[in-house]
Amino acid sequence: MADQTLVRDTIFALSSGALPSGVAIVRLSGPATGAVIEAMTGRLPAPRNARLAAIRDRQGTLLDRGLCLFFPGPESFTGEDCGELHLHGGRAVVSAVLEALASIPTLRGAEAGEFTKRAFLNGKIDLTGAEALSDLITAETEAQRRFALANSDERHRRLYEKWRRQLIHARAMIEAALDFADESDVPGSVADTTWREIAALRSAIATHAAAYRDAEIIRDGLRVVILGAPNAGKSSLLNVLARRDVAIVTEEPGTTRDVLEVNMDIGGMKVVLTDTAGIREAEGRVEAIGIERSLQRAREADLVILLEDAAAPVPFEGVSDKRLIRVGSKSDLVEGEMPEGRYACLLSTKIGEGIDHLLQLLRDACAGYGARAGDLLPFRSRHVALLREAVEALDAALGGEDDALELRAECLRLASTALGRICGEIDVEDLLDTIFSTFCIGK
Ligand SMILES: Nc1nc2c(ncn2[C@@H]2O[C@H](COP(=O)(O)OP(=O)(O)OP(=O)(O)O)[C@@H](O)[C@H]2O)c(=O)[nH]1
Ligand SMILES: [K+]
Ligand SMILES: [Mg+2]
Repeated sequence: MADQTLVRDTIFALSSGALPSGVAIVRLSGPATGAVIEAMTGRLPAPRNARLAAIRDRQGTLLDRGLCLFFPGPESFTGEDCGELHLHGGRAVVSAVLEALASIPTLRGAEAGEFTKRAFLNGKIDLTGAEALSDLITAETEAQRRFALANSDERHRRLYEKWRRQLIHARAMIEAALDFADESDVPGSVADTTWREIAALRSAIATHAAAYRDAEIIRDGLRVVILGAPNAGKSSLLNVLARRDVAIVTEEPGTTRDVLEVNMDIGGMKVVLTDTAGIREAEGRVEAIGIERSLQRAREADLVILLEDAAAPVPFEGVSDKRLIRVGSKSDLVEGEMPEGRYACLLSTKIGEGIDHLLQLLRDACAGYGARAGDLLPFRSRHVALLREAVEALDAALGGEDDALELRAECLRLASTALGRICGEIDVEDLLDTIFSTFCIGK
């Protein structure tokens, strides 16, 4: 989506993190960039070369000494002339420089995501690439980082473009069949082959869309819920795994009333671990609500740790049709023979036994998802919505009557439009504000 003809304001923002910091980077983009750097530092550095310079405001007052860089468009991140000032990361230094920039009439502070938005509008990156950059900035785990980096490589655009080319070809074949419909010597087999190819494409798109759940787990975390009877030791386990006292532990059954979440990094995967209220016949209204919430969380979980006091088991079945790890707690209190066969893992938070084993089981559960971080998956609900739109249009095309070929060809066109919108190749003007406003300022 090239849109280079628009003359835009020159924007600036602090693009590095919280102050004070060792170095702070102020970034500029737009036609006035070169003139501004020249005015503030004396002369323009050679393209893409750092130059140490005194940085001054318009009155000539010295604001800081730092590095300046100039990236002439179109070979820059945004496609426009870009510049950077590397300052000492003090609050007063940065605010003096930002004020000096703001006082220049053609300059204004950038909006959230505006640099990336310009990169998109200038055809430097596609929309999924822009979204992947935003993910890369928020990535906290190794799997999130690898996934975001792989997604910033335009691989989605290549796949969807291939599918669109197939659809365009298929439409041409169908429309040709339409033109020759009167001639009895044109075999129907060309159309048959084409529809078979469309059906195969439809199932490839549907399979790809269905893999979104894996992408969600990589980006938002694997949801693991600890479930069990009151006093099984759920909150104690959460505290040990989180390595801090997040949840209240007492000897009183029914201590935990509400669900409580902690984010963890297990083997490079984000895991959202949830402690819940012990499941029993509730003694009051608050507890009943807590128990209902706990069961709801367990139903939504990717994995349930079903915890049972191994020394005094209260049989509890939990939730059916869930991935379960059956864990026995309070192994330090078990007298006589250990009930090994009953549990995938036996542990004691009191003496620290079995915790490593449980962590290993959790790492195993995560490993499959972590491995998928290299796979090409749709990674936003926006992508899935458009993929589903494409599948629906293809279903309509495939299910159409033989004498409604024109309508069926139109459905093929709708499917390829939906695919084109994912990477922003087709009219996405209405989406841009929503997408880029979630970015941070300076990106
Ligand atoms: N001996 C021993 N006691 C434990 C162990 N884990 C927990 N406890 C004790 O068991 C009691 C209940 O622990 P909690 O962690 O509050 O249990 P819970 O499952 O969260 O309980 P509710 O929130 O009431 O459902 C507390 O007195 C803990 O100190 C353990 O491994 N060994
Ligand atoms: K308790
Ligand atoms: Mg508890």
